[in-house]
Amino acid sequence: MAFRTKNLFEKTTKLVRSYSSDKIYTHMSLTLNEQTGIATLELAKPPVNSMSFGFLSQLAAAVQQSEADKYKGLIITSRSSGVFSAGLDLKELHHPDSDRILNYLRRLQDVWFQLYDCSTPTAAVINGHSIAGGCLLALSCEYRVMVNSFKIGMNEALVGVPVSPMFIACMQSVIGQWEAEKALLVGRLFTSEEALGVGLVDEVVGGKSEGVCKAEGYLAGFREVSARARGLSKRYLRQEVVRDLVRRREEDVKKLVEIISSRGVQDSLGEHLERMKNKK
Ligand SMILES: CC/C=C\CC/C=C/CC(=O)SCCNC(=O)CCNC(=O)[C@H](O)C(C)(C)COP(=O)(O)OP(=O)(O)OC[C@H]1O[C@@H](n2cnc3c(N)ncnc32)[C@H](O)[C@@H]1OP(=O)(O)O
Repeated sequence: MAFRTKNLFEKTTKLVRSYSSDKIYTHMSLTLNEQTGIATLELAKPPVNSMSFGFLSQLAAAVQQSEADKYKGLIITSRSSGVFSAGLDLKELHHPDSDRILNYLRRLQDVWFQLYDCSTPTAAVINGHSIAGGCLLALSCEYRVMVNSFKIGMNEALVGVPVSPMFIACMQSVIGQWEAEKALLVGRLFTSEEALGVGLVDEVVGGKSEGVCKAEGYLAGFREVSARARGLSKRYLRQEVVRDLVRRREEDVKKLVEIISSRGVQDSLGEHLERMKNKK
């Protein structure tokens, strides 16, 4: 998959590369527009922005940075023109080392809590396929604009892994119990237009730049609003989901490790990886 290499940064933007003295973003770039105070996090881990351990760590750092530096908004999008994110890195799940998978899933939980619960206004510009963990990432934002003719959804049922409570809660909170149940139990992937129909995304657009404009419009809507009051209201609105998942997080992660490590799930993951290899 070809990633565009042209310079994406305008004069008014600043590429925020360092998030601590010894680390830089290698799987994404965080760019602040100093005029608007809105930052764009562009996922850039070819070919499909799969969420490896390192990817999740950088995502966590970028979200932390957006809160610490009090950005007026954070837009998450992809540098690829065909894939927003293919979700969790299937290689992390297949034949996992027991300590690594435990830490990997804990890291995923941490990132999700950070993004879902962050006070910064967030929007996703889904400019490519957005599968499973990729869909979770988009759903954790407040507002979603999707470019037409792509697919979004949680396909765990087809991969042979259970949909974890965190993914379910997020899907339910956006499209409601019945639609979530119908979709998740069969691993349905929605086209952009179908996603708009069930409320999985808020708008469908013809291209990425149009999507970014829409996202900026959503974020600009908070210019006159107290950031502190807004941030607290968002936390209150989301606290029930967060509290429940925080309470059960260790129990959930241990259960998932047990399930993922089981023979049946490992066989299904192996078959899924094989299918992907053979599709070419
Ligand atoms: C708290 C706990 C939680 C969870 C427990 C378990 C939860 C799991 C949720 C997940 O996120 S599981 C991941 C599910 N994702 C998928 O099944 C996506 C599979 N990928 C695709 O459908 C397609 O790749 C695509 C539609 C995203 C893009 O299609 P296309 O542009 O045609 O690219 P290719 O299919 O040719 O793929 C290129 C390259 O990338 C590899 N790859 C694709 N997806 C993944 C992935 N998720 N992880 C790792 N690697 C992936 C694919 O194998 C190809 O590799 P090559 O070496 O053959 O080039």
